Amino acid sequence: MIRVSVVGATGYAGIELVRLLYSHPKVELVHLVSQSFAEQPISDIYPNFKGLLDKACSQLDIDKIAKESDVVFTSLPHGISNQVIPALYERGKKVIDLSGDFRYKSAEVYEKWYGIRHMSPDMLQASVYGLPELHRDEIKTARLIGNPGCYPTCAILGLAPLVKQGLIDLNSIIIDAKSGATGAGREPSQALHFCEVDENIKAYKVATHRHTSEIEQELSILAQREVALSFTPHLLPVKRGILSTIYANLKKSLTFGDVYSLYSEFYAGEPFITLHQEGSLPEIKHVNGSNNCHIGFVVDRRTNRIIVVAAIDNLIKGAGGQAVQNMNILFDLDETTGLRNPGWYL
Ligand SMILES: NC(=O)C1=CN([C@@H]2O[C@H](COP(=O)(O)OP(=O)(O)OC[C@H]3O[C@@H](n4cnc5c(N)ncnc54)[C@H](OP(=O)(O)O)[C@@H]3O)[C@@H](O)[C@H]2O)C=CC1
Ligand SMILES: CC(=O)N[C@@H](CCC(=O)OP(=O)(O)O)C(=O)O
Repeated sequence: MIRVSVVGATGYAGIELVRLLYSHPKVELVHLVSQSFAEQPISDIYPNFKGLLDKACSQLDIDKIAKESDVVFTSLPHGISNQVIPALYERGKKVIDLSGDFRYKSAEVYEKWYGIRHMSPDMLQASVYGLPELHRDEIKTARLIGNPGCYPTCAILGLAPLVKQGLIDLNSIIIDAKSGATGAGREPSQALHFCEVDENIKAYKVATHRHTSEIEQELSILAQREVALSFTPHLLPVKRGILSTIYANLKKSLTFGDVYSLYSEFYAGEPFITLHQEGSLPEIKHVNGSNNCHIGFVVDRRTNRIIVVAAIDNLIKGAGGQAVQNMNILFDLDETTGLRNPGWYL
């Protein structure tokens, strides 16, 4: 069994990760760390665990966690993760971080977009961007994984084949993305109050959202040149799910069949990518509760633009599920272990 600890187990991403790990056949949950709820059973905080996982949360004790775990997941706010992880890493642990702290190649880019100093910039060289569909071989041998952001997972997977093959004008990319409110975490705020979110849709952080830089980093690697794009997130009056509608100008005329063949080849054998046939497009209902990413597209011959629609569950493929997928790769397990779940439609 793999001995697993979760630091930040009580947040929305953390508890969804705990839920997936609880059902994972090769995992023993060792420590669930929380500073606000130390000594309280996790099932008091999230009663859906009652009678199933009544384990008490504990304070962060790096030595004990390092000694008793094979892998540690950190699901802490950005800026906090990079203060906790170096001590775990120095003790030889494998670490999968769900925050933005170890997703970047460059500390300067992180500091510019996050507006805070990176506390362990030297470790960015050691970290691997944990998107298995693009970086599986690097993940296999990594000790520190920066698990991708929710919006970036959806957008990068939606665009990767087109960018890699040089089929779109890289100056023309527009990502119009929409997320459920769990994407913002459990910390209450006025903007996330029921009365502000319900029966409403709003754009936020237009042209300034930090995930822009994460998407640009990965697409630039694929394109082998700098990519700058427009990314507009929206908050939806639903709990979970991300739907991204992505626009780009085609460099040459393509049919739906050309694009479908390209994506089929690029994602051949990928267990969590599903392509939609012509006339069908992804919806958040198709992916919520699963680790799947659904992708569909329309070639608009009138404007010579391609419109890609991609959907994921922000808490699963966008966070905890992808983190478990990365753990499976790190420990040489079948990548789908603990993740073979069609999700819930209703
Ligand atoms: N929600 C989502 O859809 C996604 C989230 N993420 C990322 O995952 C991470 C967790 O997000 P999420 O679960 O949504 O956030 P929450 O606000 O719901 O949870 C944050 C967690 O961090 C702990 N925490 C908060 N402040 C501190 C602190 N100063 N020191 C130590 N622990 C602290 C809290 O634990 P306690 O108070 O119990 O100690 C809590 O368990 C973030 O980096 C987020 O950006 C990534 C992808 C998707
Ligand atoms: C709806 C909502 O507020 N979403 C969050 C997504 C945050 C998130 O998950 O960020 P990381 O993946 O980078 O940690 C936001 O826009 O900030």
